[in-house]
Amino acid sequence: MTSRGGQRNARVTPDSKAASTAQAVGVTIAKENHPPAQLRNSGTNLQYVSTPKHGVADAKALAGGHTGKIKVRDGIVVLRNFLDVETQRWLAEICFSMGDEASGAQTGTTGFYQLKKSDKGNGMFKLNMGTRGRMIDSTSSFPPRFAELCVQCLRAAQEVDDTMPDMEPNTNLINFYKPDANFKWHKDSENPQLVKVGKGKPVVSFSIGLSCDFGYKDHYESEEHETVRLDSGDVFIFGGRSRMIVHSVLRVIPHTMPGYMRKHMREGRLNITFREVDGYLDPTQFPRYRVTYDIEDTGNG
Ligand SMILES: O=C(O)CCC(=O)C(=O)O
Ligand SMILES: [Fe+2]
Repeated sequence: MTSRGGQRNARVTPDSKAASTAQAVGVTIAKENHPPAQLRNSGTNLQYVSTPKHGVADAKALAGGHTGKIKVRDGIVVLRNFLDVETQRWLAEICFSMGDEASGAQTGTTGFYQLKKSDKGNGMFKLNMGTRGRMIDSTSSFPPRFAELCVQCLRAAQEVDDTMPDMEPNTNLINFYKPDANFKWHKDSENPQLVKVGKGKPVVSFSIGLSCDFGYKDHYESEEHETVRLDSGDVFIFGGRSRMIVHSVLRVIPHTMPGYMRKHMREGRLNITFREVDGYLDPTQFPRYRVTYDIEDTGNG
């Protein structure tokens, strides 16, 4: 398959062009009239709803002056403010340039959007997962710096968590959430067998734009969960014994766009995840390839 990364790289456009592309697919670019951005949380921003055995110590470890590489427990690391401003802007630019394509048989491409059922040839599009747009493609379809950033984050995570397994990303899944959107409880279950023996290759997940509350727990049936606030520039990594956590984006929090991103992305939250999916991935399957989920409630899965 032709590397779309190359073509797409060439198509990275300034905001004005992005705006006109967005209009062409029937979406609105956020107006620049938001309240002042909420500054990054300082100090403890892992909020433990429950106090699991590892919770208290980790919450303390977060208190002011921490390096920003936080081991939450074996197999879960949060890298606070790890992606610098230029990197966040660049990632957003590429993702929106790629994501402005509509997914589906009608267009033969993938992106955050799909044609509305009611479309009568007017090109009316909506986010393909309701309040969230999802785009999946092979890592090699993106500029090589995507994979390099992923590996850099993984190495940083391994510095603080020696149980974190290695991985080489081959699949990028990008979510674009509207403000207030959520993503229901689910597991990313590409290879449960490997997870059982503690070899779960990590998922590396970047947050850009609006903040969110990310929840996780070990079992669907648990009534308690932990909540991690993820802000723009944070990276959340889960692998090894934590690879099969049940997790959810509980809520994307409106009005938390950092000032430096306002003119660089549409109002919402961009989440870029990297995975190594085991086995041979037939590139000709793209864009039809889908990561499989165990979804408890398929409402917004
Ligand atoms: O948006 C996020 O932080 C998580 C996304 C997610 O869980 C997924 O795509 O499987
Ligand atoms: Fe997930």
